[in-house]
Amino acid sequence: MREIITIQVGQCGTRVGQEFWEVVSDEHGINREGDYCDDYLPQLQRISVYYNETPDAKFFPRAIFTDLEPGVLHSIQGDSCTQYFNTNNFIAGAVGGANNFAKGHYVGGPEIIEALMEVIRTEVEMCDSLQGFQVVHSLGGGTGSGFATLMMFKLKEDYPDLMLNNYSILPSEKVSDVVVEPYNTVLSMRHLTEYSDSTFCIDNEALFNICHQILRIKKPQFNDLNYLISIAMSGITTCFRFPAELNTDLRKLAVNMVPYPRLHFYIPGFLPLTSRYTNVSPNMPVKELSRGILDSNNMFVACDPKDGKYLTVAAIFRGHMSVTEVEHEMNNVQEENEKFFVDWLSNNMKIAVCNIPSRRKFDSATFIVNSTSIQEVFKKILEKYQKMQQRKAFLHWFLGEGMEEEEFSNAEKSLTDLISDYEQQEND
Ligand SMILES: Nc1nc2c(ncn2[C@@H]2O[C@H](COP(=O)(O)OP(=O)(O)OP(=O)(O)O)[C@@H](O)[C@H]2O)c(=O)[nH]1
Ligand SMILES: Nc1nc2c(ncn2[C@@H]2O[C@H](COP(=O)(O)OP(=O)(O)O)[C@@H](O)[C@H]2O)c(=O)[nH]1
Ligand SMILES: CCOc1ccc(-c2cn(C)nc2-c2cc(OC)c(OC)c(OC)c2)cc1
Ligand SMILES: [Mg+2]
Repeated sequence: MREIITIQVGQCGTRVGQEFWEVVSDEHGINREGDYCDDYLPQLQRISVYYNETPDAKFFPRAIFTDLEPGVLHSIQGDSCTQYFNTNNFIAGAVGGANNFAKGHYVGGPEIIEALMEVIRTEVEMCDSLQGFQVVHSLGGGTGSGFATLMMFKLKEDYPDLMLNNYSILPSEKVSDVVVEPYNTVLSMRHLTEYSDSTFCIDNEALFNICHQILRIKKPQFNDLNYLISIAMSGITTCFRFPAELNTDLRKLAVNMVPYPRLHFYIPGFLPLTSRYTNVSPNMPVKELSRGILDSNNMFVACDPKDGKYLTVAAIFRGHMSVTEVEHEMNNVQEENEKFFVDWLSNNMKIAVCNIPSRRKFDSATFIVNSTSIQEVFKKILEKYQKMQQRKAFLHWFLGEGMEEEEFSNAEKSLTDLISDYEQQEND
């Protein structure tokens, strides 16, 4: 019931997706063979949201993996730690995305899109009451940008009434030396603006800074960043995965978080921030957790909401804390930060508490912020895009794969308009 299909696209999407499934499988007591190995009913009450159950009571992630090159997919299929993936749900191309949106959208993608849509349809037809899809991908890669957006177009065409959420990893020069990533990102943003209902923006810049400055990791690697993403995704999906009064779903979250259709780009975050190597349990009191919700140091996008206006905020507290205390502390936080919230929405922070332990076992808070300050990261990427495009630098790699220059100017205008829409919310 109320199933969600998770689709991981490209290298980044595949690796992040693998970490996500390790965390949620642990929280639901599912081992690497798909057996339930615990004895706590709430772990299974909503297991069908993310898992398919077999007649012999095994649980397999409702996950589809696709990439324009086979390498990363093969590494997942060969990983003994995650044997619970359905081997029919891996769709690989041969030519690769070559860090090129056009390759993903117009060349390699079209070669495998029908096979992918067939695998998706098989999963759809196994569902009883499908909510929709969550897509995990980078915006900087050729596959994660170009092929993921081609797939999103097809999903909207084939399943127009279903929800489409994205966990979109934004590029950073601190963790990637691919110069054309601003092109891939801006070209993708036009499709995300049009087709996504909720986009969880995950900025590699912010993740790198958290790892380096707060977690004191000298040379953060992708798996350090991916660990943080997996913890945040676990928190964000808590209310979907465990029984609660909220009885939430993808649509209800969007209905309450998205005031205007295009303004659906969230800033996620959580605290206490830890790395996979942290072996102490930080017993952070509710008061500190509450204040950390609006602290930009805990946010997965390199921007500061105090530079803009909060539109909506949702926060899930996990652990054995008092709901009354959480509500009291969060009321104080909202009062102290009133001037940073838009004044036309009275109740613009929603709090939930889940006492089912997270994988990290200690008290934590995960939050989703819809803030006009997200435009800061869009402006930074757009500036890099414009500097190259004005000189037509590297364009030949895209035009040579069937793209028109007009698509570049349309994408630039779309992002410029989105930035203006956010700015308007600050001035109203
Ligand atoms: N008194 C009371 N109020 C409830 C109960 N369940 C939900 N509500 C209130 O009803 C409103 C939400 O409506 P729901 O009944 O949950 O939603 P619904 O009518 O099932 O429609 P959906 O949005 O599709 O779920 C909120 O104001 C809740 O506080 C209940 O058991 N008793
Ligand atoms: N956080 C994170 N970012 C990644 C990972 N792998 C690649 N990236 C980023 O994703 C972008 C390249 O996309 P990638 O997924 O490698 O290319 P694709 O396979 O063609 O989609 C760059 O911005 C990389 O920094 C990963 O495992 N984790
Ligand atoms: C100003 C924001 O107000 C909100 C936000 C979300 C919700 C909501 C309604 N439903 C049925 N479910 C949610 C909801 C709330 C959450 O945290 C408070 C969630 O955790 C992050 C969540 O995750 C899916 C959903 C109501 C008012
Ligand atoms: Mg790749």
